[in-house]
Amino acid sequence: MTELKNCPAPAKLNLFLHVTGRRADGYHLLQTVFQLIDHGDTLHFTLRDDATLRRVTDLPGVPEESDLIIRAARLLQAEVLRRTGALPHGVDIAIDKILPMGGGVGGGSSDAATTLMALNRLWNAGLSKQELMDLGLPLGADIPFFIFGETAFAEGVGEALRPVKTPDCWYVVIEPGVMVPTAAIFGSEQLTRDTPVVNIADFSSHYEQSQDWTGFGRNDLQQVATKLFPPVAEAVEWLSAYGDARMTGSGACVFSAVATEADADAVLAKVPAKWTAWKAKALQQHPLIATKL
Ligand SMILES: C[C@@](CO)(OP(=O)(O)O)[C@H](O)COP(=O)(O)OP(=O)(O)OC[C@H]1O[C@@H](n2ccc(N)nc2=O)[C@H](O)[C@@H]1O
Ligand SMILES: Nc1ncnc2c1ncn2[C@@H]1O[C@H](COP(=O)(O)OP(=O)(O)O)[C@@H](O)[C@H]1O
Repeated sequence: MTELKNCPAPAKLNLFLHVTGRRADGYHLLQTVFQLIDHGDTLHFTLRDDATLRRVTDLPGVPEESDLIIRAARLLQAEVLRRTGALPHGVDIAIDKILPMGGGVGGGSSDAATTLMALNRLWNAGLSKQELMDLGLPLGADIPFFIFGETAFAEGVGEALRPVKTPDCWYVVIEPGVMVPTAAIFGSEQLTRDTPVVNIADFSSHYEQSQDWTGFGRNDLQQVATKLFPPVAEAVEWLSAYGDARMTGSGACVFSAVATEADADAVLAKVPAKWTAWKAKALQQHPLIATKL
C-alpha cells in the first residue's frame, strides 16, 4: 500500500465540560463527554521515496512545521526509528480543511489523530491503539479521544476515557467568527475550578429521564469565554431561542441538540447571514474504525 486517500477527521462537541480541579503542573482536571459528529476534515496520505514529511496543502495561519499533522507524523516516524532502527518512508499529506480553527470542535487534534492512525497502517508500524494514544497526548489533550474512537466520558485532562451512550440526535453548530485561544480561558482568574465530581451514571440517567434536549451539567469555560469574546455570547443568546445552546470546549463554536435533520434545517434557515452554521449527526464511533484502520 502506497497511499491512503479520503481519511476522515471528524469533529467533537463537548456535551458538558466541568473543571473539577488543577494538577500540580497547572493543567486543569476536567470531566467531559466528547461527542463524535459526522462533520470534519478529510486527509490524504501518499508515501514518498525519501524520508521527508510534507504538508502539501496551505493552511493560512498555521506554518507547516507547527501543524499538528506534521508534528504527529514526526513523532511516529521517530518512534518507528527507535523500535526498528530504520527510518520509514516520508509522506505527502493533503488536507481538505473545513473545521474552524480555535473553534472548540477539535479540528487540529482530530487531524493529528487521523494522521497517527493512517501512518501506523501505511508504515506497518504496528503500534497498539493505547500506544498511539500515549504518543499523541503530549501534542494535545483531545488527541487520545479521537484515537480511542468512541463517544466517551473523559476525566483527567481528557485522557482517561470510557465509552458512553449519548442521544442519537442532530446538532446545529454556529461559528461565531472568532478564534478563542484555549490558554486564555484556562488562565483566567474568573474561571471556577471546583465543580463537584459527577458519575458517568449521573450523565446517562439524565438522558434516560429527560423528555427534551436539555443538556447535562454545563460548560464551565463558557462564562469566561463569553465575557472575553462577545460574539460567542451573542451566538449563545441567539441559539437559545431554539434549545439549550452551549459552547463546546474552550469555544468559540456554539451548539444545540435537535431531534431530527429536518429540525436542524429549520433552525439553520434562520441563522443570521453573518455567521457560518452547519448541522451534524451524532456518531457513536469514529468513521475510520469502520474501515478497520
Ligand atoms: C478545552 C478542550 C476540551 O476538549 O478542547 P478545545 O476546546 O481546545 O478543543 C481541551 O481540554 C484542550 O486541551 P489541549 O488541546 O491540550 O489544549 P491546548 O490548546 O494545548 O492548551 C493550551 C493551554 O491551556 C491550558 N490548559 C489546557 C488544557 C487543560 N486541561 N488545562 C489547561 O490548563 C494550558 O495552559 C495549556 O498550555
Ligand atoms: N491541522 C491543524 N488544524 C487546525 N489547527 C491547527 C492545526 N495544526 C496546528 N493548529 C493550531 O492549533 C490551534 C487550535 O486549533 P483547533 O484544534 O482547530 O481548535 P480547538 O482546539 O479550539 O478545537 C489553531 O489555532 C492552530 O494554530
